[in-house]
Amino acid sequence: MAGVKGAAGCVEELRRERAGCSFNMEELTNILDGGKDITTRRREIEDLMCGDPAFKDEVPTEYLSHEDRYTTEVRKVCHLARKMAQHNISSRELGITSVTNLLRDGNPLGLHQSMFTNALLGLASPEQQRRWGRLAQNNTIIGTYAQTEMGHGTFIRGLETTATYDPKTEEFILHSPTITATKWWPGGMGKTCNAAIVMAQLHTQDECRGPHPFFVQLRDLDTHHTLPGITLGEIGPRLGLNSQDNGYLRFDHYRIPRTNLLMRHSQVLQDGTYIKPIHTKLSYGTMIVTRVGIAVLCVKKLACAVTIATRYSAVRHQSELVPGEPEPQILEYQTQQYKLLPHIASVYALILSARSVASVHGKVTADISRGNVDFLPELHTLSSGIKAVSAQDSTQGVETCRLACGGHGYMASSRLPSLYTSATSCITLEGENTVLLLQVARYLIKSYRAAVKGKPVLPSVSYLAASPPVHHTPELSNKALVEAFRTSSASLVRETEANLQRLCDMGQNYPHAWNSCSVALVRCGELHTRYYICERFLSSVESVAVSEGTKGILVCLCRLYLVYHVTLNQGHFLRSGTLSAADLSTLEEEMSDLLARLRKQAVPLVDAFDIRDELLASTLGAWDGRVYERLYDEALKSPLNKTDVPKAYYKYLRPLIKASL
Ligand SMILES: CCCCCCCCCCCCCCCCCCCCCC(=O)SCCNC(=O)CCNC(=O)[C@H](O)C(C)(C)COP(=O)(O)OP(=O)(O)OC[C@H]1O[C@@H](n2cnc3c(N)ncnc32)[C@H](O)[C@@H]1OP(=O)(O)O
Ligand SMILES: Cc1cc2nc3c(=O)[nH]c(=O)nc-3n(C[C@H](O)[C@H](O)[C@H](O)COP(=O)(O)OP(=O)(O)OC[C@H]3O[C@@H](n4cnc5c(N)ncnc54)[C@H](O)[C@@H]3O)c2cc1C
Repeated sequence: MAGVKGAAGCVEELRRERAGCSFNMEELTNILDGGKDITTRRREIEDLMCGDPAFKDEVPTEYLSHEDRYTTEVRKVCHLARKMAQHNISSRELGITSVTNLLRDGNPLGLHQSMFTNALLGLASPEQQRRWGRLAQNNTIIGTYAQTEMGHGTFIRGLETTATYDPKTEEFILHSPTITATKWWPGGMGKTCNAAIVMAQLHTQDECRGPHPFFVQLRDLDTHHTLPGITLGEIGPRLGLNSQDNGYLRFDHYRIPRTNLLMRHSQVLQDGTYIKPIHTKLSYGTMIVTRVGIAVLCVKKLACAVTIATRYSAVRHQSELVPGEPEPQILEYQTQQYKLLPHIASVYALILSARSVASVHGKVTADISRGNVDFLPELHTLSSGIKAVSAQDSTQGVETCRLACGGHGYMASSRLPSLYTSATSCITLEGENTVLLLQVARYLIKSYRAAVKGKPVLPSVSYLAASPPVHHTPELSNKALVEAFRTSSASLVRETEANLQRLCDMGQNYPHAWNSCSVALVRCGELHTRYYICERFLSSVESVAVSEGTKGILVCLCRLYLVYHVTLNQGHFLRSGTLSAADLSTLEEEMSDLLARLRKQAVPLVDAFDIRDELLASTLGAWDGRVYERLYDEALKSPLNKTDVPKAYYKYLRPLIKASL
């Protein structure tokens, strides 16, 4: 663990950086993990897994064929699954660690361990959970979540796969009527899984009841052959995550028992009678919890990237800051600090906010089990917003970190390219970001309209109702900046709603007016979510009980986060009149001071993320800072370096060279 390693064994620059640490690193690590006990358990699991040679890669993933990449990751993940069973480690516990970083190129069991398991927990009846839960836990059944089709991912109501109930046999008939009805994308579905939760349009008693989840066995549990009536395969190379065998699936009048409809929220009786759920969107529940999980998952990618880039920036010397003086660490350049430090702050802001949403999720789930769905829209809004903003910020942050490492950041061995391809996938999957931000906006507009009419609105949007008169913020304290976010968000919602109404008054129908305002609506969704994150970050920092040094650094990080996002979004603040041009100049000056102060703590701050070298897997970011030796050693692994003269010379280059002689 970084904090107890001491200074020995690392390059001089890092030793010096660490010697200046002004806070208790362990306290910060505990905050990020969510508590001391969780840190202890995480380290136990990571020690157990990282010490195991079975997870070592003999050849870097990038040199392997598509099939060998897949086979390697399946070997590792099966070993991981066996070790988890042996040591009694649950999927949830695995989620608190970064152990899946040992899989370099995606996790073929990822969907099984997340969405499939969560769908059984959240959508299956207790009887169905007894039937499949244990089999899934033992990995006898390996499942995925098959919702997206070639023709429709975003628009779930547009799914074409049908599940038609046949009361004579008490079965559903699953069918893919068109090419666009082909299920397309589910992780692990191509070759790994033998089952899936399939979302299909439920037809019973001659009526379509909309998309519903079904448990479907896809392969023979003994031979692993695809069952008759089903066509399965892998969809081919992707930008990243190439070992995840994302698959395609088609049904040809494939029959499953009636009791395979997941029946926690809605049921079909033997005679075909349909029993409605208490809320029509309860069958979308698995996506909600996964969105929170993904928010955390992509921040972990950002934490890796910023650890790599910060350590590298302390080791790398380039150019002259003062003519004639030795080349400084690139971390001395203010522009470099601006590239890195706000992303260190982001890790805290996003993790703490995602945790807040996770606790709302816990409460709402308990409410739903008691028949109360009042808070579901709020949870949908929060989880959509946090997923979208976290994916966007993490992806931009990872890319900035890559650029901050110059040429070496472009090397696969830096790990930054693969961190980027996995982070950016989170912008698309589990609800495309724009679409999710529009869902947030939908809720904001609806709540604002209700508030104007004096109707009650839920807590996270009650500020829209209060809508304080626009005034210039007299001071620039943290509280004032959070309030400025709130006021600007309320003001943007008000302005956008007025535009929407104006277009409707001019004769446009509501959907077209909505579309005409949708660029602004996405901004509403984003600004509201940013306000939520700022508010959560500040209140977590204010209430946390830690030593003075740790509190000091957290306050400084929180301040940087607020100032950074206020200056980045300055148009909103100027437009709403919450901040003046003079305020923004003051904040920009303060930003310079904050960067200079935090620069001294940059390396200890990323050390506090406590990411082991095996899990960071980077030539540029290892704890000891031996960047150049590692880069050289990795280059030697290139298969082209096995011979001095490559085969291509004899086949192509030599004839070319000789011909021109
Ligand atoms: C530190 C704490 C940590 C704790 C964390 C905990 C850890 C545990 C987790 C572990 C995981 C780790 C991660 C592992 C990695 C996994 C990898 C995943 C791979 C990716 C898998 C996938 O990629 S899998 C496919 C996902 N594919 C979508 O994501 C489709 C998007 N598309 C839609 O989601 C709908 O299509 C869309 C747009 C809403 C419209 O839906 P629609 O057309 O039916 O609805 P409308 O727009 O007409 O809206 C009508 C009204 O429904 C309301 N409403 C809509 N949705 C609602 C909802 N969910 N709940 C309530 N209300 C909802 C709406 O707000 C309206 O309300 P109102 O009328 O009152 O205004
Ligand atoms: C790596 C990866 C893994 C995945 N894993 C799974 C899985 O395990 N299971 C599964 O079921 N699916 C999975 N998916 C699919 C994923 O959920 C969908 O790709 C995602 O929901 C987006 O849907 P789409 O591809 O149909 O995009 P589209 O909806 O076609 O988006 C294309 C563009 O249209 C825009 N757009 C669409 N609708 C609107 C609108 N209403 N308003 C404004 N703009 C709009 C979008 O913003 C985007 O710019 C995965 C995808 C990826 C990339």
